[in-house]
Amino acid sequence: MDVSSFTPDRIRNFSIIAHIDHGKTTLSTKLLSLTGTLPEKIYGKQYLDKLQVEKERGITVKAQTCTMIYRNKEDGKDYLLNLIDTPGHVDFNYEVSRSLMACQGALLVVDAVQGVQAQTMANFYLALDAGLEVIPVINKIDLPTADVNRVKQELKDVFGFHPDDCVLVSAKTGIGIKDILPAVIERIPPPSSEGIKKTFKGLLFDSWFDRFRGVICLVKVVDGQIKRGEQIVAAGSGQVYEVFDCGIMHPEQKTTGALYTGQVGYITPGMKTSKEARVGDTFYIKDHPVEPLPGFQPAKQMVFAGVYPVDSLDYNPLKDSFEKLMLTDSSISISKENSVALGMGFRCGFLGLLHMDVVLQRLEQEYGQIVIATPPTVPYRCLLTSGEEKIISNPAEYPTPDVLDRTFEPMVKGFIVLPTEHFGAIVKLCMDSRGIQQNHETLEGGRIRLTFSFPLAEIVTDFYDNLKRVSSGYASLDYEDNGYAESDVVKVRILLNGEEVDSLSAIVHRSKAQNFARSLVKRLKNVVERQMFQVNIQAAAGGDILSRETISAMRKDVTAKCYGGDITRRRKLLDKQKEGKKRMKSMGCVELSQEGFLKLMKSSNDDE
Ligand SMILES: Nc1nc2c(ncn2[C@@H]2O[C@H](COP(=O)(O)OP(=O)(O)OP(=O)(O)O)[C@@H](O)[C@H]2O)c(=O)[nH]1
Repeated sequence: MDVSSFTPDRIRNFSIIAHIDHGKTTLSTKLLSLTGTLPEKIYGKQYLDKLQVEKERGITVKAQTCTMIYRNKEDGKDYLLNLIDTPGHVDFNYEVSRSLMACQGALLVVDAVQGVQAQTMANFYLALDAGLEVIPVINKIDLPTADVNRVKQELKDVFGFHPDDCVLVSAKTGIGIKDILPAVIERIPPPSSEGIKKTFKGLLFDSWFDRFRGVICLVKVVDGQIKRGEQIVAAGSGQVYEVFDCGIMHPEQKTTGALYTGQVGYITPGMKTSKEARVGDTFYIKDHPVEPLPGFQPAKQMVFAGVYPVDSLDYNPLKDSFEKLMLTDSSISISKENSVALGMGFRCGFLGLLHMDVVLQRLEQEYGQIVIATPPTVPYRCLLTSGEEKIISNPAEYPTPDVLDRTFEPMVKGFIVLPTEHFGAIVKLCMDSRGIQQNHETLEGGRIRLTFSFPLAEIVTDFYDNLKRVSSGYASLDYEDNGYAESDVVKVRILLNGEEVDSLSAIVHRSKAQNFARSLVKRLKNVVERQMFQVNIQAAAGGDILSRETISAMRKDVTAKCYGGDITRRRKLLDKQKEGKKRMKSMGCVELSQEGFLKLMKSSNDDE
């Protein structure tokens, strides 16, 4: 395929952004089928959601790019339209912002029933910051409860859109779909043509690993052109690569042998691992260096957890699986970790809880690895009495009180959009989650937007689920990083007969430590098996015992075989048994079996 005739004036690069479930993927799929990019038989299977988890959960995790060729009725010319689907959940904001860097415009999809939600706002501002032209699209107008006028008014009040600028569609039934691409061509500016004559400069904005072709990089050609066989340099590392192939995603890789200014496409540079493909990096032709483009913010891990194989013999297979998975998801971090109860495993960093869930599910579905994950924790900044500072993302490594001066925890600014009737319940939930209210705005249609400052640790546990529960699903949440704040947290340690179970330790705010300890100890009592000796389960913070439970010893009837009579023999046996118990007790340690641990983790999920 030859794409050389598509000069910047006949290219449009745009993204679709929306709150979760407002219909981005359905809309993208519809546009691909309208332009004949998708074979009819694939249509309807949500082609763009490629990962199995995405299909199952109906969420988009990894942004997908696809090129369409569209004949514009207005001027009878063919246009190259690059559509970039983006994920909607707050954990994947990072994917959204990097997709936007390759675009000049965005379709802001808003559900005609739900109206503007927290992520609608967050994504709109991301697009605005990236200098994009935004076209509002009201979707799901086929639903009987759709209220198009109210949503138009909201879009006007919140973002200043003129009601006539809204495109009204049903991505499901296809109503209004044909109006979208003409609006894209007319309203979204073409990429700059200034660099046509310059030497090649490309922005690397996404990459993935292909089993057969190695790393595939998605690039936006900012200046000049790139051809198969040329030698390019990655500005970040200075490493030289050969372009083995290049082309467009239509919808799979379709080779074109060259890419020109303004175009978005793939190149296969023969990189060995996707670590070499640093998102935000600039490519240039060997011996023709250019000023690198401003890079992206690297993905930031907000949630950490220990991940262990259920069978400790599976450590190496799990390691291999992680390595493979990280070829397609470079936003995970892993390091080796050892636990007395669980054996060898990994401490992993994730973008958020949903990301953690998705990774664990992918490990199971794509690699057959069943794992145990410890409760998630956030990274704490600990200032030691020696003046040294440490970031702690594993409770087992939390400094002891004698060397710890102060602890700071990560904070977020949370935005919640909610219907008025749930105001009381939601404010209470926020306060219970140590939130401090900062702002309160009234929106169109009897809704409110609250701004709260929260400790991230509260948000990453069950806040999101609770928010959905108390608002019957009507409230939405978005949050952004808000630095660190000093916090009165303590490490709660779990002791089984005095021995610490490292993987059960947690860092908890002092005000919540008692309840946390009580609930965990109670649950532990249900999963620790009875032993031949008494088991004491304790939760301690510093030197204080916050909670304790006892499991009494199993009493084996050693005298069962002594029928009647000889009382002294009976006594002797019982004494011997007592002796044995004492010995076992002094040997002390009760190991919590992996099975028990699994049960415990499950009971914590059931509690929520
Ligand atoms: N009735 C109706 N349902 C729609 C329409 N568009 C999408 N849906 C449904 O809304 C749900 C969410 O649609 P998706 O396209 O997966 O939403 P999304 O915004 O891509 O979701 P994420 O990728 O997870 O952010 C699905 O059940 C769709 O079938 C529409 O126009 N009308």
